[in-house]
Amino acid sequence: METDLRALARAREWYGPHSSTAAEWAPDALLLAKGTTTVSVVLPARDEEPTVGDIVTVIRRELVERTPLVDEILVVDSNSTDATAERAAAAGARVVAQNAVLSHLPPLSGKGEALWKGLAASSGDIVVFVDADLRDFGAHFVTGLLGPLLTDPGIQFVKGAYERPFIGADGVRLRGGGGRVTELVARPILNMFWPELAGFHQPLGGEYAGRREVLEQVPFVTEYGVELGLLVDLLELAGLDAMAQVDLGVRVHSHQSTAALGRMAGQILHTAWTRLERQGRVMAAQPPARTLLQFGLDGQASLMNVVVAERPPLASLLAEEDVA
Ligand SMILES: O=c1ccn([C@@H]2O[C@H](COP(=O)(O)OP(=O)(O)O[C@H]3O[C@H](CO)[C@@H](O)[C@H](O)[C@H]3O)[C@@H](O)[C@H]2O)c(=O)[nH]1
Ligand SMILES: O=C(O)[C@H](O)COP(=O)(O)O
Repeated sequence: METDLRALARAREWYGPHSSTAAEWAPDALLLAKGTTTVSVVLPARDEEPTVGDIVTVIRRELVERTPLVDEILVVDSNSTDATAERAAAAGARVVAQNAVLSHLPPLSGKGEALWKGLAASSGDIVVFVDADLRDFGAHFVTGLLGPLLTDPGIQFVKGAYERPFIGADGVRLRGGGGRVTELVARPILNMFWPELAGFHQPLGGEYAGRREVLEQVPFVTEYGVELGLLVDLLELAGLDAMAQVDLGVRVHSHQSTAALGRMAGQILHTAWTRLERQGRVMAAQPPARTLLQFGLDGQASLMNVVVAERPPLASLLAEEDVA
């Protein structure tokens, strides 16, 4: 009990000094701070033809041409069946196919795999991840995340925070109604087991940045477990004081169906479970079920796989390949 209270107090103590807003990080000031540090922006994209081009265009125009803060824009085409790759390339990104990166490894699926492949295929000292389905994207998403990393050598990882509206099919905007898995699963489980992380408003948000040397030292969970896995593993590796949060304003994205979010929640629970086991905090007589039984509107039942896999820290793989 006392430990929980102490951890929560740590989260509160951390919050003020480690939180800022995107408006505090002016591009020109960041350019001075950047020096020789190189920056890659990596966008994982599966069937994001309507939005990926606009996001790449804004980053290229504002942060490559106007204020050269970004050295590389990389889109990881995550087995898209639409024109995602063409739109991204036309807007000026380098595009790699997820399965073509480290192609000697058996391919895995999902967002976490796209991010890990993006880390492997990019070269910046700082890597900024941005989802490719954002609407109303602005360059402040990237500059906000770069701010603490370019100005404070003690910061290793920066996570975006934002207000997340829910926009229904009728276009009605419900303020604060988005981030359903965040509010119903991720934040409760983080508060329960890793209360030091309670100060992160959007633990599942897809916009965050880190130093390559640290990102290469942690595993990447595949599918939608990747964000929760990174937060917990980076807390263990680097500590809360090496982590920061930046308010990026409002984030609007494409909403998935409730059933899809149920599967996402299953993947996030699996990720939390593996971390609890690894940290010696639970011991199971048998592993958790890998499936989720879901029912359609017609009552039809489908057994869905919600298990996640994991890629090892990239640094360990590169070291092995050097030896071989
Ligand atoms: O197999 C996949 C699935 C998704 N994506 C991309 O990943 C991003 C986010 O995926 P999305 O399906 O839009 O996720 P959300 O429903 O928005 O889920 C939220 O919660 C997830 C779980 O933490 C995070 O991974 C997301 O970034 C966050 O936006 C988008 O650019 C997708 O195109 C891939 O590249 N490959
Ligand atoms: O991050 C989340 O909680 C999920 O992506 C769901 O987001 P949504 O409720 O805004 O669709």
